[in-house]
Amino acid sequence: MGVEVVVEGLTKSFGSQKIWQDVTLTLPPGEVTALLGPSGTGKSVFLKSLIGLLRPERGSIVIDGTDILECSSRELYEIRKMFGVLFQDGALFGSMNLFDNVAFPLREHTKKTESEIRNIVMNKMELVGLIGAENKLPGEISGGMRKRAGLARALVLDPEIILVDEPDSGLDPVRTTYISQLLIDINSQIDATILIVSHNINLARTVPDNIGMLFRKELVMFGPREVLLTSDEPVVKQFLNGSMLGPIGMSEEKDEAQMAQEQAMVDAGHHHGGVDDVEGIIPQMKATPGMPFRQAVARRQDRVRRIMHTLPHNAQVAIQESLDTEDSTQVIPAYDGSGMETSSWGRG
Ligand SMILES: Nc1ncnc2c1ncn2[C@@H]1O[C@H](COP(=O)(O)OP(=O)(O)OP(=O)(O)O)[C@@H](O)[C@H]1O
Repeated sequence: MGVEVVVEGLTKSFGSQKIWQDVTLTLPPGEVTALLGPSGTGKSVFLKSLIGLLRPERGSIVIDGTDILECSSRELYEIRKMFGVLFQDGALFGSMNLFDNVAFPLREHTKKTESEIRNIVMNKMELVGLIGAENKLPGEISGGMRKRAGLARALVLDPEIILVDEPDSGLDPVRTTYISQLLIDINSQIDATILIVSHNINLARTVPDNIGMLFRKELVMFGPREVLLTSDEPVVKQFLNGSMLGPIGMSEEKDEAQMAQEQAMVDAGHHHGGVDDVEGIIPQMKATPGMPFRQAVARRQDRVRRIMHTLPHNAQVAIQESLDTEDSTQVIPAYDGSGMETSSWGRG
């Protein structure tokens, strides 16, 4: 099972520019969490802080019992080996074919033989549906394939924590759904702790077990998905509906006058641009048929039962409904596999 990540009182600035302050959250082991927030709220900075690439000035990040802000560089090096990171563009080396890109961490960080490396690489390529594309260069494949190659590379060292920076960037909505499905399937296969940074509403509503949201330099909310998906907090509601109506503006937060003006325009019939009929809980994605049981589901059920009394009323109702309808076995939707760039997904 993936490891727990406990963040407490974390504050990060660049010079006089405060990015966020006093961020406290726990990524439950083996569960999938999404960190949302408008552009520029510091989601990528948070992700880079977790892996020790950036150093917050206050707070702690305890990973598997070690505070990475206090530990030695040797310990940090060891902790980093637990991570697999998928950067926005896959961060592949343009001059290497996909095989060599995926093999790179194994050649750098292990003493494995080339035949062991080949086995591992081909296994991960199969996992992400890239068998047959090993000899292609990153420039010769689609953005979706680059993401999947980046994911394969993130998986080769058997990570216990996977960080994913905007898996949807540059992808159409259908490919975004496929990469979302892949993340859920990977969670069911390796039970790693996964943190996804995104501002994609569909992904936020359907993929994670837990959701957090950054805004106004703070973590405005964090908890089981039902907490944010049923929230009446204006910024959370606005974000999850992609509406112009609310505190989030084009470049920075709005003042009262602008909010009142926009409300008046909407009252007069102007469309606010959001998907206003999407309210409440949409069922969470399940692992693809044939995948192992996603252990995070049962663990999360136990966990939310324990903390239920601390959650807002609407979230309690939504959780109770889902507990009533779900048993611990996964109900798997019909799946015809049509119309996708996945003839080679090869899930065996
Ligand atoms: N190394 C750095 N030095 C100085 N400022 C930085 C650095 N990295 C990020 N920033 C600043 O931190 C702020 C947050 O950036 P970040 O990329 O984390 O936002 P984000 O929420 O991930 O945005 P987006 O959704 O658009 O990717 C921005 O104002 C950015 O300019």
